[in-house]
Amino acid sequence: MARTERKAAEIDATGIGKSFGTFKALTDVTLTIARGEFLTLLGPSGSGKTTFLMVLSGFEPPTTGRLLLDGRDMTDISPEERGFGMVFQGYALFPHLTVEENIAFPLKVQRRGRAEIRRRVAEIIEMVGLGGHGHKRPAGLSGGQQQRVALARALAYEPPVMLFDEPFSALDRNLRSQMQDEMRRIHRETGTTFVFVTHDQEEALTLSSRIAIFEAGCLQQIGSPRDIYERPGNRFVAEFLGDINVLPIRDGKLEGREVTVQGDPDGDLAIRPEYMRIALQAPAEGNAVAARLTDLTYLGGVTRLNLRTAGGAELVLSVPTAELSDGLTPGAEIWATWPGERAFML
Ligand SMILES: Nc1ncnc2c1ncn2[C@@H]1O[C@H](COP(=O)(O)OP(=O)(O)OP(=O)(O)O)[C@@H](O)[C@H]1O
Repeated sequence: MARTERKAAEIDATGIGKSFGTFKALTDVTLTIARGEFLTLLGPSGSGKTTFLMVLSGFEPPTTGRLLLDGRDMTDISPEERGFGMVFQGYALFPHLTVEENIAFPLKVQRRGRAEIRRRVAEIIEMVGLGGHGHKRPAGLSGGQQQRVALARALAYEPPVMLFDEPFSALDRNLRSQMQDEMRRIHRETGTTFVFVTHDQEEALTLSSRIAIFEAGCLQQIGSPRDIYERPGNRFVAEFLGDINVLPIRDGKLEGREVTVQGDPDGDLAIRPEYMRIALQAPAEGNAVAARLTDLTYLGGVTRLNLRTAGGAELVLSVPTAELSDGLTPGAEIWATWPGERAFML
């Protein structure tokens, strides 16, 4: 099948390693990116996300490992032959060309017919929300609009895989969340395989069908946003994805009171802030720990509570404001509670 007719591709990466001199930027990364999936590569700065994206694009050959595209080995195939669409932060547009001409450029390189180019450019301009801007040059567009042109240009020739490296990091918060909504829509409409790099946890949770968490060049965990958030495989993943309460359990007890523990009765029990609640009196049964309220921050629909247990552990709770009584003030002696099935051992 010709490349231009291929809608979405599956990628298999096996044992991918990448060294720069003696420095290992990637170690033994193995994962499958399903056809039409929206996979986000998430991790702190320097964890190897961009390097992995560059290996997928073909611009950086891996030091070890193999890459398959729809089952065919593409490890040694050039970036041009892979023909993936790419959108980077500040991706340069041709300043002397109009929006339409910028988007038409890759189609002209592919020697598509004039009528087809005109039709495709008009279609894609609508898809990315640039209707009415086709005759402008990049300098006459806002940052968000320029990023849409870059996106449109990459989507124009219907690549089997789209690669994104932090495309929205220069945009302000509102624009960024608007672009995220549109990315999801465009992903749905095109059905193409999307691989998206970000270091923003919220962006990853919002966008992806699955998230791959990188740290120090290693793949730590891959799964759906919910899986990764609610069942992190290790402490790094748990802490990287947002606030988490960690409580030391000894012999199945927390500060003298028995609590629900799956597996080892000694270790660290982790609970997300939104799954904890407060009680004004000691609950007769269930998981609970006595604590003093140290701070309370009203955030509208939810209120953030900071607690310190008698044993000195710091807790943060995110509680629907509607569930709290008005009289609650810092200094109150209360209890923190949680359902056993929401807690996991690290
Ligand atoms: N061409 C290169 N030569 C030497 N070292 C490199 C090269 N490219 C990347 N590195 C190193 O590899 C490591 C991973 O870099 P990479 O850009 O993949 O990280 P990242 O997770 O994308 O980080 P960021 O979010 O900051 O972009 C870094 O320590 C970086 O300095």
